[in-house]
Amino acid sequence: MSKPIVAVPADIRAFDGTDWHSVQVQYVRAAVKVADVMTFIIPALEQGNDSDAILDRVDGVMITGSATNVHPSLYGREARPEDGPFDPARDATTLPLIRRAIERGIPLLCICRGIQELNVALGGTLASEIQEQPGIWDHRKPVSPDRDVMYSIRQPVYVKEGSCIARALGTGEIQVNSLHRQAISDIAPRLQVEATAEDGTIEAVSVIDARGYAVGVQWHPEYWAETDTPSRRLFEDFGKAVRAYAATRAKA
Ligand SMILES: N[C@@H](CCC(=O)NCCCC(=O)O)C(=O)O
Repeated sequence: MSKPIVAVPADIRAFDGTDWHSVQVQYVRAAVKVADVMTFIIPALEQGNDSDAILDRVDGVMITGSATNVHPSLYGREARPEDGPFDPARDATTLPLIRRAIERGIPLLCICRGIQELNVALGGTLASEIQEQPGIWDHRKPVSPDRDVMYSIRQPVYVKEGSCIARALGTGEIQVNSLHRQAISDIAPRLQVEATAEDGTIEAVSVIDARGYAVGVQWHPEYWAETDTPSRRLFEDFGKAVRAYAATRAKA
């Protein structure tokens, strides 16, 4: 069987005086080296992406993190300047793709911004600047020019017994990194909490009664996927789900 393919929607990033469809290398590296899949980067388009045309051709979907925020209008809120930066083309690409992948039972792994998109796509809301709420830890990325410091593993999260990710990670405490200022506020009806931080922040979810693997994590398992055991196990589990789906698709 040929190597399965995972769709990875891009961000719109501006540099060198123009806009680019871009995905950070760490996501592709983790998918290729640990999940053992190929990745197809999907352009971020406000119009023109056909979710089924994409999903007919892949065996999984990975929604990456990004420094931009889901536009508040997508979860019924007014957008304030401080809620940005925004990436409407990414939102327009990922939210329908997430919903359709879940409907079709195509394996789905959503990371950081991705878990926030998963929640919004299924009807939930987000809280911004969570570190300003009483009792909430500062989950923002450490200020450093060194990306290894930004993505340093420094926060305990607690994996719930019987959760989907417990199959790969076991239950109880694991140590993760943290680079976010938003988090799930009202959890979507079809999502269940899989892990939380000590301050109660939702750190992982899965889709209730999903036809396939459908998980979101607020941390960044991709960054240390080759060396950190929980990170590696999560990507290995995602790769296993993608290969199982690819096998059924090949039979069909
Ligand atoms: N913008 C959202 C999502 C956070 C996220 O995906 N962080 C990754 C940051 C990557 C980088 O800055 O290089 C939030 O802040 O909650």
